[in-house]
Amino acid sequence: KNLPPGPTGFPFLGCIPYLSKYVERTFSQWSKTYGPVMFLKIGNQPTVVLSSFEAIHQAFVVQGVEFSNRYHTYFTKCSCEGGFGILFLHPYKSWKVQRTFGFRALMGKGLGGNSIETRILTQVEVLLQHLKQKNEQPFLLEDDLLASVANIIGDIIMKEYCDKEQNEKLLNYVFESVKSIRTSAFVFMAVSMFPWIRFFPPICGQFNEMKKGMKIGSDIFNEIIEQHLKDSEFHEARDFTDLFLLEYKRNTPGFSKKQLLYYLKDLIAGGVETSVSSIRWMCLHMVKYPEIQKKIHMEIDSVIGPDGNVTLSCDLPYTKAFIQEVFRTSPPAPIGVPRATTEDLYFMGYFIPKNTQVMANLWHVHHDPTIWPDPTRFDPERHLDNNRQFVKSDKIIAFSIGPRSCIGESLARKEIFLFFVSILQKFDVCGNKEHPVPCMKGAPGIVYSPYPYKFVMKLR
Ligand code: HEM
Repeated sequence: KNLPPGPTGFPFLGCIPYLSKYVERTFSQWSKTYGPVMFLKIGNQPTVVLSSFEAIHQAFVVQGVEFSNRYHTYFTKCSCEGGFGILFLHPYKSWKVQRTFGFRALMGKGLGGNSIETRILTQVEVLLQHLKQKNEQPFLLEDDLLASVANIIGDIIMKEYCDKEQNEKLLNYVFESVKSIRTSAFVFMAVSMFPWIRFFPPICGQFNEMKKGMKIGSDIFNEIIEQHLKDSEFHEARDFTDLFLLEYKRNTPGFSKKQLLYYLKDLIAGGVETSVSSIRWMCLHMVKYPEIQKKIHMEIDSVIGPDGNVTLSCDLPYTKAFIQEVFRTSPPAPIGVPRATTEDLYFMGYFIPKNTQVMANLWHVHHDPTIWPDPTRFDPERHLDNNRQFVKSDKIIAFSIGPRSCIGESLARKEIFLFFVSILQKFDVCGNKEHPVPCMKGAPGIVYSPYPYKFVMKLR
C-alpha cells in the first residue's frame, strides 16, 4: 500500500527490542537509513515517526486537521474515562471548542483580578524567599520549584494553592502525579501496548497505585468544582473554573462537570513537570558553564540592576538566546505527545492508514546539522544576530507546532523567563562540593528531566 519505509520488527513486539532508553535518539539514528517519514510497529501499534522540520510542518500545520487526533490506548482511555479533558480529546470539532476556550482563559482573557504576569511574580517572590532560607547549603531545587509552578497553575485554573496551609491534599496530588510522570513511563508503555499485562506483577501493583492516584485526584477536583458552583454567583470570574462553569450553566454543548474535571487534571499534568524541568535544565547549565552565567549576570545587572523589577518586557537578548538554546538541546518532550491520523491519507508520497500513531521527533529537528552546525555544542550565541539582538527561531519546536501544539506555551514561556531571570538577578547558581559538575544527560521518561542535583544558591 506504499507505506513509508522503516525497520522490520519482531512479531508481537515490533521494534521494541531495538529501542534504547532514549527513543528519540534511536529514531534519529534510524531516520538516517529510512528518511524523515518512517513506518514501524511499537508492540502492536502501527506508528509513523517524523524526523525533519519539513515533515512535521507538513503534517501538523499544512495537514493539521488530518493529523489532529490523539492516539488512544487502554491506558489513555483509563486516565480520561474514554476521552474527556483536552489532552486526549477528539474529534477535531469538539476539541476545537474546548481548545479555543482554554487558550483564551490561560491568556487571562475574561479573568478578573491580577494579570498572569503578576500572578507568576507573586510565586517567584515566594520561591526567592525559600532559596534565601537555604543559607547557601546544597539542596534539591525541584520540590520548591514544583510547589511554586503548581501554585501558578492552581491560581489561574481554580484559585487554589498547593501548599501545606491552603490545600495539602492538592499539594500531595501534584507531587504524586509528577512522581508518576517521572517513574512510570514503563508501566504506561507496557499497559498501553499489552493491556492484559496489568494483571501480572510487578506491573499490577504499580498500575493499581496509579489508578488510586487518579481517583484521589478526581475527588479533589470534584470538591473544588462543587465549591466553585456554590461561590460563583457572588464573583466575577476569578479563574478558569469559573469561566468554564459559566458555559456549563448556559448549557453550552461539551461543557459538562466531568469535562471540566479532566481538563483541570490535564492542565496540571501537562503544565507542572515540563516547566519545572526546563528551569532545572537552565540552572544546571549555569553550573556547567560559569562563563555563560557571568554574561547573563552582567546583562541583568546592566538592564535591570540588582533591585530593579523583573518584568516580561525586560530587554535581555543574551538571556533569551540562552533560554532558547536550552530548549534546543534539552526539549522537555523530545517526541511530543503522540497524535493519530483521523482518516486514511496520503502524505509526502506515502499512504498512511487511519488511526496510525504519529510521533514527531522534535529532538531530531533540534539536533539536525543542516539547521544547527555542530549541533551538540551548547552555544547561545547562535541565536544572536550581528547586532547581538535575539533571533527567535521557528525551527525550535519544543512546544510542537500547528493547531494542536501546546496550549500552555505562552504561560510556560512567561513562567520560565520570570523565574530564571529573577533567580539569576539575586543568586550565583553553583554546584555542590561533592559533585561540582552535574550530569547533563536527562532521565528518560515521559518528560525529559534532569537527574536530581543539589544546587548551592549564593546570594549576590
Ligand atoms: C516548557 C514547558 C512545556 C513544554 C515544552 C510543553 C510541550 C508540549 C508538547 C510538545 C505538547 C504536544 C503538542 C502536540 O501534540 O503537537 C504539549 C501539549 C499540551 N500541553 Fe504543554 N508544554 C509545556 C508547558 C505546558 C503548560 C504550562 C501547560 C498548562 C498550563 C501545558 C499543557 C498542555 C496540554 C493540555 C497539552 C495538550 C494540548 C492538546 O492536546 O490540545 N503545557 N505540550
